[in-house]
Amino acid sequence: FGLPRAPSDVYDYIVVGGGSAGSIVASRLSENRGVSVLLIEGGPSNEGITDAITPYVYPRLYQSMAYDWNFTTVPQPGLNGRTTAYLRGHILGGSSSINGMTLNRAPAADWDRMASLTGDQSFSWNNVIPYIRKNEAFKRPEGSRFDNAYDPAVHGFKGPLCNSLIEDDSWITEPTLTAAEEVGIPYSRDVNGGQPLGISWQQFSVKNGERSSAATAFVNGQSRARRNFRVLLNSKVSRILPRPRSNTTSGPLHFTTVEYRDANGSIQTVVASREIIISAGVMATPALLMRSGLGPRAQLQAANITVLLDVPALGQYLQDRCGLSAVWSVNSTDTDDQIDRNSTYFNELLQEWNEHRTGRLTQTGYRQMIWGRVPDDAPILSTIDDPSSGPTSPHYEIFPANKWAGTSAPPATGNFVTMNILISASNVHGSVTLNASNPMNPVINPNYLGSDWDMYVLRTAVRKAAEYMRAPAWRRWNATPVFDSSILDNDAALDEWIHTSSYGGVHGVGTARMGPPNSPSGTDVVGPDFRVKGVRGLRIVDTSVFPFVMNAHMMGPTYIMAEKAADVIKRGL
Ligand SMILES: Cc1cc2nc3c(=O)[nH]c(=O)nc-3n(C[C@H](O)[C@H](O)[C@H](O)COP(=O)(O)OP(=O)(O)OC[C@H]3O[C@@H](n4cnc5c(N)ncnc54)[C@H](O)[C@@H]3O)c2cc1C
Repeated sequence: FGLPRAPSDVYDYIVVGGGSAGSIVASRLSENRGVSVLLIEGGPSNEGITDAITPYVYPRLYQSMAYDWNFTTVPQPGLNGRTTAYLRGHILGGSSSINGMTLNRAPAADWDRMASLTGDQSFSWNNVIPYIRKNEAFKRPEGSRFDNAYDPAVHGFKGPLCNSLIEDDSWITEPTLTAAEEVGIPYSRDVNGGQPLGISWQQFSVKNGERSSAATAFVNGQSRARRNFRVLLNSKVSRILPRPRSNTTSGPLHFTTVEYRDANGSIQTVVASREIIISAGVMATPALLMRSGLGPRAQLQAANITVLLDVPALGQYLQDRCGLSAVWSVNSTDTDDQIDRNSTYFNELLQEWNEHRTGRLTQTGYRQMIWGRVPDDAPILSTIDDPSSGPTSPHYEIFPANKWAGTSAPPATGNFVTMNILISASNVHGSVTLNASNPMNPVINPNYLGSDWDMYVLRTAVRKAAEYMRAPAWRRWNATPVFDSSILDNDAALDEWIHTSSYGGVHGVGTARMGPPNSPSGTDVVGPDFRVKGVRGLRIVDTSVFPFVMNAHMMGPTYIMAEKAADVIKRGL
């Protein structure tokens, strides 16, 4: 990766996976010039990849073979038996290099719940705020018209990762905000202030018209500057190996060696003298550990893998968010549909972006977001435990797009607004298991829409979105549903539409979940120090450690977690 020096076989720390979490952990550890750090990434560099730099075109990266791991779920009963792609970045920066750039931190209540579930108050909202500030360079929008669109008091301004609003005068902002007021959705001044319920401006990891990712902020450039930090690209880790033991050795296994297939296809090994940190993401992390002999005993034995440690919780407790896109036609002629269908116009915008990093390609089509809850008196809440973190924590999310963002191909004419409607507090768990015939490609079962609660929330959210789109502010734009709106009055018909049109989420967590230090054996995988329980020399830092899916797009919470983990490791905790 641009380094002239020869690779060494021994590093103090080896970080597996240069994604959202791994890039931060490796970079932060290498701030100590007295230690050597190797970051091993399975995908290619992010540098020079236009689709990973230009915000508007990010969906082109999805399932691009080169930049996605091309995972697929097993058939999902909740999606009427359909399978769905499970997108994960295969590129330096990981999913932060291909994702939609929405930057959320999750509500304060979710972090406080994290502290309570792990028995460690250092995960509480008040205690993670220093990591947020350390991570973030919030860009104040120009002009007083944005003064109420964010709260400067809750932001950091000197960190590596840029966070910004879309500073344009799009027609859609006025009806989006006014309609909320008209139907009683409260205004939340800053989605990242700890209380996101209501409507607020979205914040994005975009810097001067370009994507700001874990790679651009923490690795590009820095690995060249620091002689103690090396990055290996296009290198897929196949296994981690413990130090060999004699018959008289006792105590836990000590993992020291990382085995990977290099860019030329040869198997190589490197040794970590201090620790190996696994940051391969919610799917690849459990798969890697299972290939290495850690995981549920029966699963490993069925795949003829020698069991080094029975870890029943590994790969279990996968939790994600899912939902659907509902589209309305509008009579504005200034939607982004014209960018998608008029190549001459697109090329003009691309030229502007190439020359000045300005214009419509610096945004993603989204501007505001709504976080809501089912009504407090909803009958279902008397029959199940509310899976959210309490009354200030949402159940669903709705975010409007200034274009056709449905799952089917856009029509050749017309202008559209899409409501993306997602469950945010689910009570369903799925799993990731080993695929004996293709161990690099795990069996993914998110169990989408697997409970009455999930269906209730999505029904409620779809109806809320429809009520919102009937508000006077949208009527002025002649907003008209392009789906059969009579289904809104009929639970069975609405459920059928939900089952046939919902898609999987991209916010999976929980496959190596964190628990308290002294939890009952087998209930979790890592402790609050990120160490894999029952072995030495091994930590996990990525979305797989979250015990529940937060009310957020998960990149932001992952950044916070990675900053905290780096601090914990540096302090030798
Ligand atoms: C299409 C898409 C859109 C999304 N949109 C948003 C959004 O707008 N906002 C938001 O907050 N969140 C979004 N998310 C979710 C968010 O990006 C992820 O939750 C988060 O980035 C995951 O971070 P991670 O570090 O756990 O994993 P990743 O960032 O996926 O990193 C894992 C890294 O490990 C590497 N790796 C895996 N296996 C191996 C191996 N065997 N050897 C070496 N390297 C390996 C991968 O290539 C990757 O670089 C989106 C995700 C996707 C995929």
